[in-house]
Amino acid sequence: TEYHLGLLKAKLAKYRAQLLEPSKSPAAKGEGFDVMKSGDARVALIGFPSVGKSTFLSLMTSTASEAASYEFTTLTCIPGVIEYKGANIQLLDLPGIIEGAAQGKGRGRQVIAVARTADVVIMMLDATKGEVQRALLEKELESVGIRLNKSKPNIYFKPKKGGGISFNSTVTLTQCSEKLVQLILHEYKIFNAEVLFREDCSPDEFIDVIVGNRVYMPCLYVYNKIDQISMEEVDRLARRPHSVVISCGMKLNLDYLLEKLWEYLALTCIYTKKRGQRPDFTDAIILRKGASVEHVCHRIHRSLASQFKYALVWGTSTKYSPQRVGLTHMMEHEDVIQIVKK
Ligand SMILES: Nc1nc2c(ncn2[C@@H]2O[C@H](COP(=O)(O)OP(=O)(O)OP(=O)(O)O)[C@@H](O)[C@H]2O)c(=O)[nH]1
Ligand SMILES: [K+]
Ligand SMILES: [Mg+2]
Repeated sequence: TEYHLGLLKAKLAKYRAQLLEPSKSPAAKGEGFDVMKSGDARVALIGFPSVGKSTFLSLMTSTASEAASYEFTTLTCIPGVIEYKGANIQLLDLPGIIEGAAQGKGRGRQVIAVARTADVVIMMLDATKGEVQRALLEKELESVGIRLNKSKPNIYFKPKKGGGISFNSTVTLTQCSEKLVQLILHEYKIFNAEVLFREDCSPDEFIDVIVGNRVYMPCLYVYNKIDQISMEEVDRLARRPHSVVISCGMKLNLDYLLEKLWEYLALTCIYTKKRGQRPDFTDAIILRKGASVEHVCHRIHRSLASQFKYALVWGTSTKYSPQRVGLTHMMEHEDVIQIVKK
């Protein structure tokens, strides 16, 4: 049955991909409300109608988004900016989505297309409505390849021209076996490949690796309207993983939500320093994770990278402090950099 189940999962994933295919046709281009990316990071507000998404945007940013007691008040994507710790975080208010969104119900497809482009998703939930909404929305996002609060499975996978399937693992596998991996690969008409499990992954995770095109995204579950429920209930929700409880109506716990959001964004702050001077800790350069010295140069000045000779870096990204580095050196949070021009 284990093999049977794995195989069915592979089949299901394949058919689902085919089902969603038409959305990628040229006719459907322009989906996703076309809001310009701006600022240092992007956060999308996803949730059922009338959970308080627009109320939240109007509260946290200088943008006003119409809020009302009837469902589907918001019909398009409305961007605002949260200024926090020197960063500009773009917050996107979106229409409410319902079950079946991924199949194009309501504006679900466009909303989900925007969610894919975000750095963090805030899934806003009505604290008075129980847990059904959360599970339904998770399913919708899952079905279009968005993986919430999960990291990319640590599996090396490389299709080959010949030589059959070579299978190896560096850890004990409890959910997949060589035979199952082979069956799944055959289902995808892959007969030659190198597979190395570096983690005890499930068949679903393995399928994600074969299919590719998955988005691994941090998600905060935000329970709004806690002014309407009991303290016991608030306490229970607040203890759920990745969850924050708030009330937009009574402005409760919004500071804590910002702190959490900042943590989930995991942005990299870099401080610059001029020769012979102390670093400027008041004005950080804010970058996404995985930024290099070159990214820092571009942020300071358009032409700086072309005049770049070397840089001195102090911080956790280097072995010595300071260390002389080139353009490709990867920066880490709170590094200090001094750039030397030609
Ligand atoms: N009691 C209470 N009501 C709230 C709270 N936040 C928002 N509301 C109310 O909930 C209703 C819906 O708010 P909206 O901000 O329009 O919700 P939305 O999620 O943007 O809704 P759609 O755009 O229709 O998807 C409004 O009547 C708000 O006043 C809250 O914290 N507590
Ligand atoms: K509403
Ligand atoms: Mg709204």
